Amino acid sequence: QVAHTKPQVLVLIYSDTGGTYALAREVAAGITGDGSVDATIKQVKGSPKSDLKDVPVATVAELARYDGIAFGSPVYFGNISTPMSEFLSQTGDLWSAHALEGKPATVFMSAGSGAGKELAFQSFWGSLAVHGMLLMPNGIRGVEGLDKTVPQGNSVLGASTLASLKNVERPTLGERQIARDQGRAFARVVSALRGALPASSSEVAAVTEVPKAAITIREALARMGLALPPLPKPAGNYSPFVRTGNLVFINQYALKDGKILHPGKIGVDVTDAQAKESVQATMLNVLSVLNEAVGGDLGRVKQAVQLTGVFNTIDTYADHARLMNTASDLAADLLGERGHHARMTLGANSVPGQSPVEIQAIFEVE
Ligand SMILES: Cc1cc2nc3c(=O)[nH]c(=O)nc-3n(C[C@H](O)[C@H](O)[C@H](O)COP(=O)(O)O)c2cc1C
Repeated sequence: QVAHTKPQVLVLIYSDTGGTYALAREVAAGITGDGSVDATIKQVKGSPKSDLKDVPVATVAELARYDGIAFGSPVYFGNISTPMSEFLSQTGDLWSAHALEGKPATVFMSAGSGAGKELAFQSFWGSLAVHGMLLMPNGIRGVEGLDKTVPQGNSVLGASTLASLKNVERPTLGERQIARDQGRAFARVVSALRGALPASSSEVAAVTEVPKAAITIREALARMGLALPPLPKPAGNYSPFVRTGNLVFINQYALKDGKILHPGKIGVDVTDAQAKESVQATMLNVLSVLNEAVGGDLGRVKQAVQLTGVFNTIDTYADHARLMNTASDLAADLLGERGHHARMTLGANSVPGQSPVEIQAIFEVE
């Protein structure tokens, strides 16, 4: 994984009728205006609407990778819109991993009449404060340039538009300008704070290039927005790992919170998305055992040597390699160059406990 040279900002939106998206484009243009910061607009869920259908959908985990996040949502009943709220309610793992703590955030919103819009901003700020994010308000930035003859959506907490007041085109020129100014100011905050923040996951690889980097497996995963699961207990007369010489041998399956995650046959009882989740859970179990083998010290892991993925599939299944990439990507994200490994995948008629996947891993350690 290559570390980005420019700070990366995610402009994360929900938009139904396009008002928030119109503001997002202005915010993104403000962020990228002087060329020193990159901005990517993503949505919290896919939309079939023509202007939104090509806007990519963000995953919860990727939030941890950015140097700052600008959040945009419609106002729904003086609050955050339901889809944005639902997305935020899935960020529990990021929260317990402290993954967004100290990261700059800013908020913009599209309102109809503007009823309750400051309440909605406050509610948004409240959720982001619980994550420990550093919130950037607008104050009265840019208000001098507003046309005072029409109602304007600006708020001291962030840019806004009054989408249902159609006496003029919305967002108005002034509302757009304030959104752009907000983006420009946010880029400066993100740039200034970048070095002062915990490394984003894109930088974890670089950090971990240094042998014996003083970072634990738990911390490195937390920076990627992932929690290290508890050490899985053996289900029979064997050890969770054996070390011989400098090699550690580990075998795990998709046990999560004491039971198999998505038991069954891939493509029959288990969907593609569920299978990927199971691979992720299995690889996290592998890392939990590895953590035990190296006393938690990521610097002692010299190389991921080999991963073998056994998948619970029907005879004609052929997509093992793509599923296994979830495990391989995790190894590469965690260990950088040292995460590149040899690999084998195969299908099996049955796997213990109906786990959709079992992974064998061999690591070289100090
Ligand atoms: C369920 C619902 C509740 C809403 N509540 C409010 C509200 O409390 N105050 C307001 O000004 N607009 C409200 N609106 C209007 C939206 O905020 C407005 O249409 C906004 O521009 C939509 O943004 P979008 O174009 O990005 O989807 C509501 C809309 C919906 C669908």
